Amino acid sequence: MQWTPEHAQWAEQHFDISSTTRSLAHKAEAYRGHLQRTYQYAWANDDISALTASNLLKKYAEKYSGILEGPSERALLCSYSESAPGLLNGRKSESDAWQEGIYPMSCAADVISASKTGMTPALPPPDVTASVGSSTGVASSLSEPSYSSSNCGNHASALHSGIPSQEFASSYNGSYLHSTYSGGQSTPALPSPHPSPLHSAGLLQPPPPPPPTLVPSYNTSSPNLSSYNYPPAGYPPQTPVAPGYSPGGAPPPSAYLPSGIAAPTPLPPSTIPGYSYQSHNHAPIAPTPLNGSSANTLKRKAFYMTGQGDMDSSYGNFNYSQQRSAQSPMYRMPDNSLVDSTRGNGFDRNADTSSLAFKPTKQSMPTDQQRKFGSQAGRALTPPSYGSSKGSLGSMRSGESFGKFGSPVMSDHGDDSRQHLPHSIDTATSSSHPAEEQLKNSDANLVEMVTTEILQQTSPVDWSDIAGLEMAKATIKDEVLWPILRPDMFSGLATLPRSILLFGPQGTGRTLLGRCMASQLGAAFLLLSGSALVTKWLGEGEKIVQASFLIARCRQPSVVFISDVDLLLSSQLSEESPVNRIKSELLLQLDGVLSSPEEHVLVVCSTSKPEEIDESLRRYFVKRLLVPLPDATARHQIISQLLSQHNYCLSDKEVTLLVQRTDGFSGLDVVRLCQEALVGPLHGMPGADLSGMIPGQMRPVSYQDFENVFCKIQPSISQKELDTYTEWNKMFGCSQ
Ligand SMILES: Nc1ncnc2c1ncn2[C@@H]1O[C@H](COP(=O)(O)OP(=O)(O)OP(=O)(O)O)[C@@H](O)[C@H]1O
Repeated sequence: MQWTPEHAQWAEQHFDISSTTRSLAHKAEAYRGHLQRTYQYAWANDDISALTASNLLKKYAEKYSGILEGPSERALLCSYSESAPGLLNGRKSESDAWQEGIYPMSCAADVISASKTGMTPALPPPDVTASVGSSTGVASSLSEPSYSSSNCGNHASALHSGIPSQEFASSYNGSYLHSTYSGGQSTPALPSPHPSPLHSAGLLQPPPPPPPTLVPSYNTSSPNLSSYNYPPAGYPPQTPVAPGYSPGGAPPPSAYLPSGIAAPTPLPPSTIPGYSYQSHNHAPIAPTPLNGSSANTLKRKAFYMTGQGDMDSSYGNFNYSQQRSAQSPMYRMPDNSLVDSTRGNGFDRNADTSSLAFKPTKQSMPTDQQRKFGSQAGRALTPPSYGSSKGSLGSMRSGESFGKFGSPVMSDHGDDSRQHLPHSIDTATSSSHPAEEQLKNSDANLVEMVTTEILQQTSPVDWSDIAGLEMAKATIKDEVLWPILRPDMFSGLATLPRSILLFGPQGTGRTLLGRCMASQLGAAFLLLSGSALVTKWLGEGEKIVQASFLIARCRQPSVVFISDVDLLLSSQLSEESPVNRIKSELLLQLDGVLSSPEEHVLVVCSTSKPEEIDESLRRYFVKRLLVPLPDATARHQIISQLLSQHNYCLSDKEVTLLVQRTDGFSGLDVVRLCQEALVGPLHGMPGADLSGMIPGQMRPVSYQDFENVFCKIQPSISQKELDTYTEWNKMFGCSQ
């Protein structure tokens, strides 16, 4: 049935918006109807300008959020019956204050809220404010400087002297665009974190989209984001170990590419003016021309960014205070005729379909629409990542060759790189509906548990957060992430690498790599612990596995990380073992992932005992990657990184000595050693002295502090174990 303005009048007739006796939910409903009529109808008929539409929406947002601020009737506000063409975002589905650090999990939230309220959900809550806390990287654990610079000063620069470039050692200043979307907490007052020059000039061009997350994000000078400033946490890049491979640089002619298919070709640097890989200043608007080494580093980034193509004009920074472009489908209201169409995407019916390739089904349209608004509004609130100022992305819009990139739906989900996920997401999203339905019928408690305990609210992890492991990183980029982002380029591959196995000693950064993959893909990250499944959750392990994958499919793109997978896929399991049920469920899910390449679920399993995995199950892992102990350069990076945040008094020679003495240490061992040593100055101090002391009065950390802890911290991996990995890698690994 076609929607007409008359249809919406019932709300006004039945509800007195100004009434103080009406419930808040009723008022919200009535106001929604009012706005919907006004805005949608007028917009559909071009009766109003973009500015008017913008003002209407803003007005609505203010009023509606005003209503919501009062004690609300949750059930009504969560009512999924209001899933008629989603006009507006900013709805809260919960009366609770928005939480920071929450990944959106639309389906799960629906189920939970529906379960609690007894309502039948038809729509996920439109907006979830997402944010993250501090980095989980090495630096995070020591991010609170306890020691101020004093006589010895901070030797960070000296420490980095042996490192070719500090290009990656940037701070977490900027707005990291997460795989999340937001809107309920939209901040009209916040300036767009990535305004285009035209915006800066006051012109009302559509803002550019955020940058892809396969590369670090960018700085922002927004004072509103100051709370997201992180201490430097990145590692400088190492010399690539893979011949011909240049991490972050231009992709070499890849041996992994099917013959006849060229490696992804970055645009020349000139096409991406203003994009600086690293910028320590906070000036995202000012374009920083590419130069020198950063140009190389940026080539791959440029590739992604150019993929935004027309999307730049469509999915740029949303700001309630900004005037909307008439060209921007983002700001257009869904046409009901499209709603009735199975391919209606809820965007501008006149929009260029080449840039709006995704046309979800009718059912998903309101959600997508709301997500779109939500994601854009939420960007100003999303946590930052590494410094690389985002310049004039608008100038990069011409990437015709990448015009196929940039499914609007991906940006709907609130993360930049999702815009670069290919068109296959059309199918993926469509096929995610059964998963959503399934999720709604799942045990709400279970879903809630998975949402809170398995779905991670992680800080973004950048490649530069991971010291060393260049071979593993290169392989992941080239053989896992690129095929996901550009399946069209890798069409010759028989199997898309949707499941990989990371094996190697404990504490070498496998989980870190998993998080990094999720960050780079802008994906949700679900962390399943094999050991927890076989102990703490043994009785319901298979249900948890099932629910986790269900949520991953609803929340795609997503990365499901399973640690200690050998415990679940062991060949030693007796027939009666309850773990068999978990194993069966996991294999079922892996089968599902491998047989549904159109779905954007990546499974990353991790083990320190690869030899214990049932050999018949190795085939489930398309890629098997050794994650070795950190080499000297990587240990130097870890030590330098940790020391640089403290007041220390070690010469370069002593640091080099530390690097030598930590030979055989895992990354985690090195971190522990440093952490212990860094609190050395506190030891032996009488408690009374400590209470009145300020960090600046502490003596600097010395080599002796490290000396004192060497006797306590030993390498946790034996040579025998290392040999096992080497052997297994030779036989079954993908990297030699
Ligand atoms: N290559 C590395 N670069 C930086 N930090 C590292 C590295 N390897 C390990 N670490 C540090 O060790 C911690 C543990 O790493 P992580 O959890 O990724 O190890 P893992 O290989 O997954 O081991 P496990 O399976 O035992 O958890 C990290 O949080 C980080 O502080």
